[in-house]
Parts: sequence; structure tokens; C-alpha cells
Amino acid sequence: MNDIVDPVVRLTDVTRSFEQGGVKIDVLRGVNLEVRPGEIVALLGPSGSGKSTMLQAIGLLEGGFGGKIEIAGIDASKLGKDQRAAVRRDHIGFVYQFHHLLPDFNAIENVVLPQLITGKPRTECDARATELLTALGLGARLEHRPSKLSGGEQQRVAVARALANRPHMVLADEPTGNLDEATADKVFAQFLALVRGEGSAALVATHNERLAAAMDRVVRLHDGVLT
Ligand SMILES: Nc1ncnc2c1ncn2[C@@H]1O[C@H](COP(=O)(O)OP(=O)(O)OP(=O)(O)O)[C@@H](O)[C@H]1O
Repeated sequence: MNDIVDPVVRLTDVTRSFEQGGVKIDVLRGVNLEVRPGEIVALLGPSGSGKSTMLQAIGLLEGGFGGKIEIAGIDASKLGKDQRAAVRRDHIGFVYQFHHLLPDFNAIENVVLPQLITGKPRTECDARATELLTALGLGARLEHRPSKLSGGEQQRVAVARALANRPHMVLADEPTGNLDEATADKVFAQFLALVRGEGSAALVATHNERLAAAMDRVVRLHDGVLT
């Protein structure tokens, strides 16, 4: 991990509106949040409350936000598209509800690819991917393509991919929402243990109060603000 900056993420009065059928909807109405290094925060809120929109804001995936978003001390609101992509690459890892693995690449290759983009030598990327996948219990599945893995295994590969570049911040959007309860519990416990072991901070959107209770802190999105 690069030098740690405290807070890892700071949102100041972040706003986001969408037009739907000619009607303006204010989804985020002034969100304020600070996440400390290594802190694992649950983001709860009803369906449609804006959890994914908030993760997209922090992940610098889209423009169109009001307010200030700072990632590792960098004010992202002032950056262009390429600079935002660089901040994302250097500081953020994503896990989605659906794994989004590349189907034509095996597990280890899926974890190696985001590392190669940073210019790291292939042998180092392979070693890091093997370390992460083994820690997640996938040491015997390294060369399996996603279609040859179970849903829980696919999601674990996605977790390894998110952590590959040692991000300061992991953003997870319902990371186990697509799994049955028993598998979800197991994968989530592995996710938490690995993120803690790596020392990354995380913001995890979930509907699941039980999973939320296992995290360091819970924030709730309601009427466009955090409570
Ligand atoms: N690109 C878009 N264009 C128009 N409206 C959008 C867009 N993205 C999100 N919205 C609207 O913003 C609101 C919040 O959506 P969002 O997906 O962030 O909620 P959520 O809390 O993540 O929901 P869920 O728990 O169901 O995933 C919804 O009303 C949604 O329809």
C-alpha cells in the first residue's frame, strides 16, 4: 500500500440528482462521511436510497456530483477523467454483487490483469494473485475459468481482484447479495478477514443488518443524507 492518508475518504456535502421522465430526483442531498485507514463501514439503506450512487461517487466512476470528494487526500472534484482513473487504479478496489470476472481468463489471470496495468512485473503479479487466492481457499482453483467455479468461488476471485493492487479503500456493493445465505456468510467472513489482514478500509453497501453488525461502524442512507 502507498502511504496512508487519514482519512482515506472524505465526502463533504456530496449531492447527486437524476432526471427521470422530466422529473428531477435528488438522490444524494448532502452526504458527509469520513473513513479512517483500515476502518470497515457498513452502508445500509432501503432499495433506491442511493447506496450504489454513493459508491459510484467515491469510486470516481462518473462525474455529475456536487460537493467535494477526497480520496487519500486528493480532491477528486478538480480532476479530469484520466486523472480520476489514475486515482481509482492507485487507491480503490471494487467488489460488485455480480462478479464481473472476464470469462475467457482463469482465476489467477483475472487477479493478475489489474496489476499488469500498473506496470508491475508479471512474476510479482502472479505471486500476489496466488497469495490472495490461496488465502481465500482457492489454491486448488487457480487455473479454473469463472464458468468452472461456483458462485461463492467466483465472488472470492472478485474479492482477490479488488485487493490485488493493495487499495487504501475497498468499495463493495452487496458483495454477497447474489449468494445463498450459508455461502454468503462464509464468503463475507473471508472477505472481512482478508480486508482486515490487508489493512484496507472498506465501505460495504448491504441490506443485511447481520452482516452490517460484523463491521466496525454502520452508516445509514435515508432521504439523501447519512444518519
Ligand atoms: N443513471 C441513472 N439515471 C437515472 N436515475 C438513476 C440512475 N442511477 C440511479 N438512479 C436512481 O437513483 C436512485 C438511487 O439508486 P441506487 O441504485 O443508487 O440505489 P440503491 O440504494 O443502491 O438501491 P438498491 O439497494 O436497490 O441497489 C433510484 O431512484 C434510481 O432509479
